[in-house]
Amino acid sequence: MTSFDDDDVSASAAYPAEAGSHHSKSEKVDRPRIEAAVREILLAIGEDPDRGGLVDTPKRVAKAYAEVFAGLHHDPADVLSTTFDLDHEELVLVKDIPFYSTCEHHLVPFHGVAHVGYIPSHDGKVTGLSKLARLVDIYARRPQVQERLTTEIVEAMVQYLKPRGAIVVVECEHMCMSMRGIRKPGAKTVTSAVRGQLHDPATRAEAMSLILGR
Ligand SMILES: Nc1nc2c(ncn2[C@@H]2O[C@H](COP(=O)(O)OP(=O)(O)OP(=O)(O)O)[C@@H](O)[C@H]2O)c(=O)[nH]1
Ligand SMILES: [Zn+2]
Repeated sequence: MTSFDDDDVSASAAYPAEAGSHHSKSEKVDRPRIEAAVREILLAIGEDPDRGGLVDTPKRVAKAYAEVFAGLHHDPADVLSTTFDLDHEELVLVKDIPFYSTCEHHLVPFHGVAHVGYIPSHDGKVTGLSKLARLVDIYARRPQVQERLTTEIVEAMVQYLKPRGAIVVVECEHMCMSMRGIRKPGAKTVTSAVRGQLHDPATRAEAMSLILGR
């Protein structure tokens, strides 16, 4: 798996190599194949892929896709394996983590915020706060549906952090509902997943009041 470089502050903090202009050796995205497909799409919609404004578009789209779908080639174990000792038996919540993902039905963006919280494990290990945001990006940067994004984040926390409890709430606007189809810009979809002690009504209510108390 590609390691993360904290010094790179490109568009994606989690995927510096793929965000650059060069084709990383470790990149698993087949850019020439994307380029050929994008040229076909341009032809299919009745455009001229050789006109000035479009001639570099297949290359640009391939580069953008390598970045947008980089999460397919990153393993959550890599980010969540960095823990440190800290005795903390209460909720830790990182809220309003912004992200962009791609609807797997229409390949257009959906975007919003994720709120990710957990009650650390009994062994006194916690993860760095930024790792929770990196976790969101790993799953967001794939073809997704919002429900799966939500449960994948919570399941990774359960698997690698062994928390006493975990909660993930995701709020999104789907471009496939805004710019096309039903055309309802501003409609928000909210999904949540809870595990362990976060099922307890009082603990869950505390988490939800922290999440909603903006
Ligand atoms: N549950 C869920 N549905 C989603 C998500 N993203 C997009 N969709 C929905 O996926 C559905 C796909 O429906 P289809 O009837 O197969 O496709 P469509 O004809 O393009 O549907 P419309 O969007 O209604 O025009 C739509 O209702 C979308 O709103 C998501 O993250 N979760
Ligand atoms: Zn869609």
